[in-house]
Amino acid sequence: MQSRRCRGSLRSPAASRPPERPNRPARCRAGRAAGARGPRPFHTLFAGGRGSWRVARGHPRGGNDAFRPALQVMLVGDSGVGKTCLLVRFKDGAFLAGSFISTVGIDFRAASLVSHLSAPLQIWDTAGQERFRSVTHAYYRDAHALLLLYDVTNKASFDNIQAWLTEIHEYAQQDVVLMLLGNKVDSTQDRVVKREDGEKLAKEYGVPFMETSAKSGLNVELAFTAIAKELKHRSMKLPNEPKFKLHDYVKKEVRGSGCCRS
Ligand SMILES: Nc1nc2c(ncn2[C@@H]2O[C@H](COP(=O)(O)OP(=O)(O)OP(=O)(O)O)[C@@H](O)[C@H]2O)c(=O)[nH]1
Ligand SMILES: [Mg+2]
Repeated sequence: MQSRRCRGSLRSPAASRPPERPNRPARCRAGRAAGARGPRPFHTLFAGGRGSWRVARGHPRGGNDAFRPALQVMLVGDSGVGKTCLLVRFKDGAFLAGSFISTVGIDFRAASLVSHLSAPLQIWDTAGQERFRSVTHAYYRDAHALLLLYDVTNKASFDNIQAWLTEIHEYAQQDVVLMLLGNKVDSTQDRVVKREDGEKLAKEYGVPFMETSAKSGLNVELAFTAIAKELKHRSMKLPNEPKFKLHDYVKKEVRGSGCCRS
């Protein structure tokens, strides 16, 4: 954190990327180069089978459970949609109002333990500005989950979601967990993107969706918890446990909170 508003830092991917995960699956791009054409259907992002990874149990040298590779989550979306604020809200429980300081490059913000998860979450806050896109691309492949944000008060950020999804198809792993978030719902006066529009788009692409507010904290914890639960269930692969369904969980929890009916 470099300033009051947690400014990001431009780092070389090689220098700042965490160590490679063991048994990291083949990159999506490699798979696509082998014959796939055009965007793949988004439901395959949740297949969880092909190339799925596992959280190592115990220390690789046979020790106890102290060592667990981190689960990497990336925040992506246009500049100004509230990625940094969402992360600060999740991590510190605060909304730092003030002048907007755009993230530069990519910033590693938190190695946070989600209570439901026995592995740490590493959260990468990316710059939404176009000029940093190549930096972001270098990190996609290591992400286990992506939170894709738009701003409900900014139509262009919503219209750009399709372009973000195309980019995710191109650079992220095939089974990456993805969730769409419509942020800034506290700004009811300025809202230009209806909740139904967000729901429709998410349904079209088969991704879970919720509206959030980094300012009020609405659904922020839920978004990260849902992602963490999905990653945990994938990694544990417990045959006797019922399969975790991220879509259903999100729907149930959002409905339960009674938060998002406008
Ligand atoms: N009302 C309201 N404002 C928000 C919310 N989240 C962020 N903002 C404001 O939106 C502006 C941009 O927020 P950031 O979190 O810095 O945006 P970002 O997506 O990280 O932007 P880049 O780093 O450029 O990619 C700031 O002025 C925030 O105060 C929210 O939930 N509600
Ligand atoms: Mg930012």
